[in-house]
Amino acid sequence: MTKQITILGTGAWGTALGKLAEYGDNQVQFWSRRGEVSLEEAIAHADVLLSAISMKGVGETARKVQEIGLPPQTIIVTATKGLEPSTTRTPSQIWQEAFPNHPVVVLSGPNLSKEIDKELPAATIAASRDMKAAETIQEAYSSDIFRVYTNTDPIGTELGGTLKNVMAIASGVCDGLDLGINAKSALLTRALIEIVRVGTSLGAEVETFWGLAGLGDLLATCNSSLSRNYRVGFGLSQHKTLEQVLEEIQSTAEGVNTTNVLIDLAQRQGIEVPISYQVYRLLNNQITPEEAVAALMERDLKPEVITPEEN
Ligand SMILES: NC(=O)C1=CN([C@@H]2O[C@H](COP(=O)(O)OP(=O)(O)OC[C@H]3O[C@@H](n4cnc5c(N)ncnc54)[C@H](O)[C@@H]3O)[C@@H](O)[C@H]2O)C=CC1
Ligand SMILES: O=C(CO)COP(=O)(O)O
Repeated sequence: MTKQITILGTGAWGTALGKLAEYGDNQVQFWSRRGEVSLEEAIAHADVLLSAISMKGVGETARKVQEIGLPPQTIIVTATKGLEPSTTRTPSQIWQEAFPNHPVVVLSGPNLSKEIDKELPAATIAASRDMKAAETIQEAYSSDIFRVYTNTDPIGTELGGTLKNVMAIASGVCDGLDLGINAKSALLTRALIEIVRVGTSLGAEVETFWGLAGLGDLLATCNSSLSRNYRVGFGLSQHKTLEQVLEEIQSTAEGVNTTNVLIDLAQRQGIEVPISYQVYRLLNNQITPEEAVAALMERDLKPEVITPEEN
């Protein structure tokens, strides 16, 4: 059945998600903070409210929508990959707290917007504690170029997409320094284990990270120069400053903010995050890319631990 999908944010991802929604035969209404349509008008008849704004705008936008109010049947979908600095909340937690009586669905997976724009095939996850809502989004968004799977772990799905951005920065450094496939394979494997360790300690289910929203998104972002986070790492490896790299990208690279929030959270909760910590030191000008690699190689020797219980 045709849905009216209102998309908040007309950046790279909001625009691509609008195209995908139209491809799936839905009616699409865009809203952006500098656009001509008011937020009231945009959400008045929304069956689905899909937020594709960058992390820094999520709290403020959720508050604005809350002041206006949502039609009772509206399903909220969040496609943002980040953590709120002041509270460390994920976007779905922000939306769910603002709208406790509405289902919230997380849409996340290996979905580089530039490939979606070219109508190349891709798959993703629609995750919610409300399976009916997740299935509604699955049906609304599925098409012959976009395959949507459901799961019941919104936090894990969201953290997979959020934490891999930190690893994509590390991966860009690895490729930029020409460290080779052995190093890259080791990095991605240990990155996934680190994501699992953080994710499970924040309430995610371990299995989610073996799927599209975890391993899938990690592989996409860590192997593509289309990823802005990867480009941040690559640029730093060439000894550009963070400011120079962000200026070149001219778009959101959530991994920078996520790294800072993650390190604060990991230090407070005593979670071991060796790769993210080196990314943090690099982003904050405390070490060079070469020193970051050396620091990881020189860590204490230990048995290989895979499952979160063993960590
Ligand atoms: N581009 C991609 O390939 C993908 C992006 N994402 C995620 O989607 C989110 C958005 O990414 P992009 O569209 O690529 O970034 P972008 O930089 O192209 O667009 C960001 C959008 O957020 C809006 N925004 C920023 N601050 C705001 C505020 N205070 N209030 C209202 N709106 C505000 C901007 O106006 C713009 O529409 C990020 O969290 C990103 O990680 C997720 C999957 C794929
Ligand atoms: O999340 C993404 C792909 O799934 C997009 O990655 P970047 O934000 O690094 O461009």
